[in-house]
Amino acid sequence: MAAARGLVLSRPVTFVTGNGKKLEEVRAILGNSIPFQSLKLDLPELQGEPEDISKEKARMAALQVNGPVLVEDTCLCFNALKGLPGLNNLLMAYDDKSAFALCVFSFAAGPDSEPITFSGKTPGKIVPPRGPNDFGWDPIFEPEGYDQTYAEMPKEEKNKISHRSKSLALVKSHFAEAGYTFEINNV
Ligand SMILES: O=c1nc[nH]c2c1ncn2[C@H]1C[C@H](O)[C@@H](COP(=O)(O)OP(=O)(O)OP(=O)(O)O)O1
Ligand SMILES: [Mg+2]
Repeated sequence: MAAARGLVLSRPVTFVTGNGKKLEEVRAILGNSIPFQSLKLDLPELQGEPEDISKEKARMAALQVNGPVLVEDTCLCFNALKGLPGLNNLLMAYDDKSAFALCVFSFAAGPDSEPITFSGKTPGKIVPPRGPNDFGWDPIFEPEGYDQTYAEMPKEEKNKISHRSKSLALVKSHFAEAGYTFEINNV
């Protein structure tokens, strides 16, 4: 057994998602900072508060993977609906088009560990769609302080200011502080 600097994980982290676009962004944002594998699983769409949904996804993923997992749940939340995630058409009836993009990552060290959540939020407003239509609601979300929608921005620009990058910055600090090490079974 190696002398552990921090908590020992059974193996490297698996990022579980059914969404290839999320995976692309997570790869670009994390770079080499946290080594991870990915697994494409369609986790059930749950109802409730984003933090609770994210934790529940982590529990289900950790059970399936039987090891350490990262998952995330993302929503576009409308201030006119008191922060509720909602349908764009519903917003037509309100003057207040302000919104925020919320990304909640959860990390579970294994199937028996309570997941920890990390939330990142980017404020903005809902606009008529502009830009490529290849990732969810990116064309209708214009972040505060920008005149482009997420969809119109170069990827690197979105990844600098996005809800996802803010949440991942917290994940990174957590990993740096926890100093996770990995069990090596084959030595
Ligand atoms: O940065 C984003 N920009 C635009 N749209 C986005 C973004 N991030 C998630 N989305 C969309 C995908 C899905 O329609 C919903 C989130 O649902 P959410 O359950 O978190 O994602 P998902 O089901 O696609 O993948 P997963 O397997 O990780 O649950 O918002
Ligand atoms: Mg989902």
